[in-house]
Amino acid sequence: MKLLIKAPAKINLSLDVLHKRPDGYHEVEMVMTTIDLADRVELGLLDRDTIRINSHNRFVPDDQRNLAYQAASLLKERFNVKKGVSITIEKTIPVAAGLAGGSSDAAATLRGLNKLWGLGLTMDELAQLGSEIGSDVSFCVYGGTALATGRGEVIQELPAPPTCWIVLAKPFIGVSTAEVYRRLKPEGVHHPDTKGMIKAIEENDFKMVCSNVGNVLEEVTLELHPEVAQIKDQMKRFGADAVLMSGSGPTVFSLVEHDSRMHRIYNGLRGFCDQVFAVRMLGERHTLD
Ligand SMILES: C[C@](O)(CO)[C@H](O)COP(=O)(O)OP(=O)(O)OC[C@H]1O[C@@H](n2ccc(N)nc2=O)[C@H](O)[C@@H]1O
Ligand SMILES: Nc1ncnc2c1ncn2[C@@H]1O[C@H](COP(=O)(O)OP(=O)(O)OP(=O)(O)O)[C@@H](O)[C@H]1O
Repeated sequence: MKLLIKAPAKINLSLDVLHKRPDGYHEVEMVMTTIDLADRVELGLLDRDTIRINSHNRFVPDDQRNLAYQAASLLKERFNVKKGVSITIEKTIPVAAGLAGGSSDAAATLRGLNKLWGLGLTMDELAQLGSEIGSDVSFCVYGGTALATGRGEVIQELPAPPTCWIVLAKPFIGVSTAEVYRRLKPEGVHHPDTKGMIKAIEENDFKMVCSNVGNVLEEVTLELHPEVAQIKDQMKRFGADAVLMSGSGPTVFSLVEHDSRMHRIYNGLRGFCDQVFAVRMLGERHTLD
C-alpha cells in the first residue's frame, strides 16, 4: 500500500519577535499561510521494521537528520509501532530557503503515517507531536492561514487572505535559521503590526495586507546577504504591491494583484535568481490529503 501526500511551503506575511526566552528560543507572533508550491511525499509499507528515506536532492539528508525521518521515528517510538516505512521525497520547495520545506515534509509524514498505520490521532495531537520536531511543523500539520505564537507552535486559525499572486525568488545562498535568530536584537528593531495584518485578512482588504507586511528577521539576513536587498528592490521596481522576505530567508516574495505585473516580475527575476516561482495562496485550512 502506498500513500501520496502534498507538503506545501509556507510564507510569513508578518513575523515579529517579542523577546528571547529562558529556553533559548524566541517568543514570536507570525501570520503564516500555505502556498501552492509543494513537495510530494510518498509513503510505502516495508516488510522490515526500518525507516528508509529516498530523496534525489543532494541538499536533503537521507538519514535521521531528515525531518520526515524524525516524524516517522517519533510516531514509532511514541505508539510502539513495529512496522517499517519507505519515505520518498520529491522536492520542489527550495532547501534552506525560509519556506519550511523540511517542516512541511515532516508534517505530511505525520498526517500520512497516521492513516497508513491506523493511529487515529487528531490534527491537534499531530500538531503537538510536530512541535517536538521543529517550531514550524505544527503550522504545517494544519496548513491554511494562521496566527502562530509561542515559539511558533501555538496555532490560531485565520480566514483566507485576499486572492493575489505570490512571486517567490530565491538567491543562490542558503541561510541558517539559528544564526539569524542569534544575531537578532529584538529591542532595536521595527516591529510589524500583527493585529493590523489580522484585521486586514479578516476584512479581506488587499491594500491593508500589503501595508502591514513586515518581518523583523529581514534586517539581520539583509546585513549578512546584500543580494536579498537587491531582489527586494527589483521586485518593487517591477511593480509588486508588497515585498517581504519569508521566515529567516533568503527567499523574497511579492504580493501582486494583476496578472501582467506578476508576469513582469517573474520574467524580470528569472536569470538573476536561483529559483523563481509564481503561485497562489492555498487560503483556508482544508483537508490537505
Ligand atoms: C523562521 C521561521 O521559519 C519562521 O516561520 C521559524 O521561526 C523557524 O522555525 P524552524 O526552522 O522550524 O525552527 P526550529 O527548527 O524549531 O529551530 C531552529 C533554530 O532557530 C531558533 N529559533 C527558532 C524558533 C524560535 N521561535 N526561536 C528561535 O530562536 C533556535 O535557535 C533554533 O535552534
Ligand atoms: N525533508 C527535508 N527537506 C529539506 N531539508 C531538510 C529536510 N530534512 C532535513 N533537512 C535539513 O534542514 C535544513 C533546512 O531545510 P529547510 O528547507 O526545511 O529550511 P527552511 O525552509 O529555511 O526552514 P524554516 O523556514 O522552517 O526555517 C536543510 O539544510 C537540510 O539539511
